[in-house]
Amino acid sequence: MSDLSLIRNFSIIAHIDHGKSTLADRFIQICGGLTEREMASQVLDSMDLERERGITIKAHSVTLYYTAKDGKTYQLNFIDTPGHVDFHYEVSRSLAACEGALLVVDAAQGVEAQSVANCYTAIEQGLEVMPVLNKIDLPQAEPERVQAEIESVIGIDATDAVTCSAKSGMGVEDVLERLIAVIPPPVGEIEAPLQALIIDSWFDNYLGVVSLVRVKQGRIKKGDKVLVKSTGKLHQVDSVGVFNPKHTETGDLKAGEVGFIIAGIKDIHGAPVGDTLTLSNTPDVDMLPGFKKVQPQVYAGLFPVSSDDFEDFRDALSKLTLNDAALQYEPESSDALGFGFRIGFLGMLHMEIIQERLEREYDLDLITTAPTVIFEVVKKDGEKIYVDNPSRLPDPSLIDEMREPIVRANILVPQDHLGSVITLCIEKRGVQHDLVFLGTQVQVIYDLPMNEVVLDFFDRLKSVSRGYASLDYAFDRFQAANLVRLDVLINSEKVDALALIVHRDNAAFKGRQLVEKMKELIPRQMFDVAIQSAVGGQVVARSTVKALRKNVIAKCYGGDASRKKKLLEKQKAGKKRMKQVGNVEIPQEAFLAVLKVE
Ligand SMILES: Nc1nc2c(ncn2[C@@H]2O[C@H](COP(=O)(O)OP(=O)(O)OP(=O)(O)O)[C@@H](O)[C@H]2O)c(=O)[nH]1
Repeated sequence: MSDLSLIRNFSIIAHIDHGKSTLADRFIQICGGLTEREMASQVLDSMDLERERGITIKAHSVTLYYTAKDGKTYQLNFIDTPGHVDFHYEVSRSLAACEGALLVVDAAQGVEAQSVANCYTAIEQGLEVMPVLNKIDLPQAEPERVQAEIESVIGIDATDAVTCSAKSGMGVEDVLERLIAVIPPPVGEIEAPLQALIIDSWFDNYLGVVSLVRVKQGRIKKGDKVLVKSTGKLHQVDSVGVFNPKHTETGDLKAGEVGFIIAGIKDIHGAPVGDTLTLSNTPDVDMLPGFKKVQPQVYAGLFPVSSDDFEDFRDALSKLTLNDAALQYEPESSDALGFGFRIGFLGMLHMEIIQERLEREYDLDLITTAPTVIFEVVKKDGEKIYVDNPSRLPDPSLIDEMREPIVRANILVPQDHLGSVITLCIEKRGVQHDLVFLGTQVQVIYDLPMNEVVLDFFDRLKSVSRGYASLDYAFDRFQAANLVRLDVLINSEKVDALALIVHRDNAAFKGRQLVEKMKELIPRQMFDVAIQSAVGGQVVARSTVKALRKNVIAKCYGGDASRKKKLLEKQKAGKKRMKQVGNVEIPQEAFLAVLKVE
């Protein structure tokens, strides 16, 4: 489209489950992008896992044509974004392609932490934010209260907020009409040299690397030779187009538009997210400001149950990184678990997803060790190192200072549950930074050790507030803390893969809880299994898994062969995710016992 005044680029931002994807589907339906049948399943959440879990992980873009009440047909490029805090970085990327954002707020639930966080990201990037109150079909919807909340909590004008039900379709056309009126069209010279921002790149088995781009100025056509600014490499453009939401070739993309290009690039590192594309004959075009590099927040070791699978595991990881630039890994060897990889994740949800994809799509049986954050360690010789694996912590005699990562957490909670949320924050070694009463909700800002937050804080927060509190957090700084390594010994052998870094004050308590939990999780074997936890060689807790007295098969008296076989099969399946450490079989759950410790 060459008339920029007929283009609108926007994102939909919201807290998880407030209805972004449903609203997006409704737009597609109104604009005729798909038939009823194709609409049967939510089209935007396309990855299998996304559909099963009902969450959006990657950003998606869709180009639609909408004939408005003014009789003009507008090109609407919208980008759906993930709502979960782990994937916050995808949100800021999507927003870089837009002039405006719809802030979708559940009219029954009200403003929640990610509504605020994502909205601030949009405002910082200079976007026009348009509030939309969704789910007004629900009897408990309170649009006036939520409108007031948007104004008091987020601080944007919501007097004219459009109300709709993405589920029934009611009010959705009003949302489209309003966005055309309030979101500004893009600006950009079509005749200027090409400058396009890579919003996302992914690997497609048939097409190779596909990049989602926003053309800032100029135009890009099939057959053009493009230059990737950071790599300096030239590539011939094989295909250009948009998603509507099906992949549709248009032959070109012009200033102001958002769409895909495919240019025979073999691997996503050849089309880095945040990079600038231009044409081969205008190599001097300025680079656009890119994106902040994503830093993993949680690290864990992953090891194949069978060491024969190591090469397959390596291949699987290299394939997964083709689509997930946030995934970082390096080889690791453990005395207990053999060869594996230490992987950095954006958070626990990201970790679960990667683990599930490796097992499902690549048919691997893996053992995951307890997740940990990264610590800053200043050694006596002045060297500063970063430790993402507790078993690699230098000897205490070599350490001058240990520093733990601190996050600034923003929690929104109804007043009734404020007390229990504060108790939880204190228990997690939090320091209150601010507390503001905003109508019925309270905004509480705490500085908390990241180690305490990434593991189970979110679940605990939900349970102490009956699901009403919401959380957003970001890394703030490293801060000195009295930290020690908690070792776990199985039959007197230290198991490196079970080591943890904990605060000294909690070490004995955590050590006791961990030992108790592991006792429940390690199955009885033919001999006694002693479990101990220790700090600096001193045992803080111990427990024993008593030996089995009888063979399980002895229970199947007589000749019931099929029953015996079944039992053996059941045992075999149960064993799948066990690892032999010394002569003791340890199941996956025991490696993650720390997640069950409060
Ligand atoms: N009653 C009612 N339910 C709705 C409405 N819009 C969405 N829902 C439901 O709310 C739930 C969450 O909707 P989604 O569209 O998946 O939410 P989302 O914000 O995209 O969530 P993520 O993609 O995980 O960030 C689903 O069960 C929807 O059916 C609405 O207008 N009314």
